[in-house]
Amino acid sequence: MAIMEFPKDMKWGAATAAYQIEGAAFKDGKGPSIWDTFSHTPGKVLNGDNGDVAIDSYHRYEEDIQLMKELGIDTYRFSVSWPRIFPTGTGEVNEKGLKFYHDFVDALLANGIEPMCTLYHWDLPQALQDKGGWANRATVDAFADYAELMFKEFGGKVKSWITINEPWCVSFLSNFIGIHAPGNTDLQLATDISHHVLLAHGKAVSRFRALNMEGGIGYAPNVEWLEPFSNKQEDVDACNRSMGFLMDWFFDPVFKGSYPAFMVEWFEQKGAVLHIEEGDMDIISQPIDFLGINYYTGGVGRYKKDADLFDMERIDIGYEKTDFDWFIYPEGFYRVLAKIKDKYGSVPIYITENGACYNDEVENGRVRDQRRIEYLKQHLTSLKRSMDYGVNIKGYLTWSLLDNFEWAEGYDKRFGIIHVDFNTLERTKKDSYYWYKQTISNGWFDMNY
Ligand SMILES: N=NNCCOCCOc1ccc(-c2cn(C[C@@H]3NC[C@@H](O)[C@H]3O)nn2)cc1
Repeated sequence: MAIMEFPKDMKWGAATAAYQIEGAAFKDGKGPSIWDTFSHTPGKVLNGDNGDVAIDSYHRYEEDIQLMKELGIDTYRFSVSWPRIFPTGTGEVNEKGLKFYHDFVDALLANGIEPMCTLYHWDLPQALQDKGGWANRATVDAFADYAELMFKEFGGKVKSWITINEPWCVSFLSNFIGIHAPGNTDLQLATDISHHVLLAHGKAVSRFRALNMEGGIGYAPNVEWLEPFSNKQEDVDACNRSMGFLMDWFFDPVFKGSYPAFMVEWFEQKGAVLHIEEGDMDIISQPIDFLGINYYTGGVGRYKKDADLFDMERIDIGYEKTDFDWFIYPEGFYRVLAKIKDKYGSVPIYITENGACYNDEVENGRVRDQRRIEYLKQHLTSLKRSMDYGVNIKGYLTWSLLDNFEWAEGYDKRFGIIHVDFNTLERTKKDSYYWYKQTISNGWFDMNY
């Protein structure tokens, strides 16, 4: 027996996001988001998929909450669609949008489930994008106003707030690499956006503090671990630059009040500079109550001139891959969490996303997703290792509760512990749902079973 046991007070949960599950994309007063625009632009999303209906959680959330209740989770992480609250991003509030989230949060609470609310999970109101989007500093203040309204509306009900999900995806994946909305490919633009998104985080935290709110607030960067192919300094430096892209660039400003010099210099060599205004770093670096961490994958890297923006190439050394073609690298989960503790201290951490894409289908009423169970066992074991290392883990939320719209991959990539038939919208609990339920109930699992 290799029992992995977790603290009795650790929170267990699952996560989703508005554009990926709600549907009702043009219903009840909701304004268009950049993902409505992007997914309706030919060639941007696999198979021409979009979130018009998604898995219709807008109308089916009561059924979904019953599935959460049976699962036994303490916490459910969801996101609010900004354009469902402010159809044009600012100005007049859509009362039907507020009512939807009040009814939803009330149903969670009535079923003993704590809501963890992400304010921004990528669905920027298109009206703001039309005025420059995150490249326009006015969007920062619009976000702060939206956040303040949500705090005032839901303060008594929601006690865990996440400002920005995966700021790297919002800035560099979406505006330099270009595979997510709005699909720009400009490093300077993406660099400016990365600063504005962090500033938006900071301004929302300031509004939260000014209201003397109950509960806590944080943000949820995505991280990965890249192990150098050798101990040659060029390999080590290349991996540090690549990890610095996702991590140090978005952690140092919040925890140290400045951008990592080695990355600033690298970006300057590539022609991208930061435009920091007086007071920005003070706003960004004010204390947060918890840190969300999203981890999926990692791998091995080595120096290769011009292989990518950081002169780093990823080496396939035979690690098994998920159906998203991502390496399965649980050791990296432990390594990155240990690095966060060593470099940034003991801020309370919730794992706000961890999970795997496996496209197992329903056969005779059952979904045999043993590969997902193995992924979860391996990564929860790494999480336990990090806790024994002293990392201040407060909770684990798997991505995702339900199969959903996986951005540029559309409905081709399944991350849920609950299968969704994307035609009938029927939900089917996968084997991993039952395994996770038992693990939550026990507070432990047997690595060998
Ligand atoms: N580092 N440099 N890379 C250079 C090459 O990049 C190409 C990489 O493209 C990517 C990178 C990352 C992702 C991704 C997806 N999810 C899963 C979602 N998380 C939030 C939630 O909504 C989930 O759906 N997390 N991450 C997708 C595509």
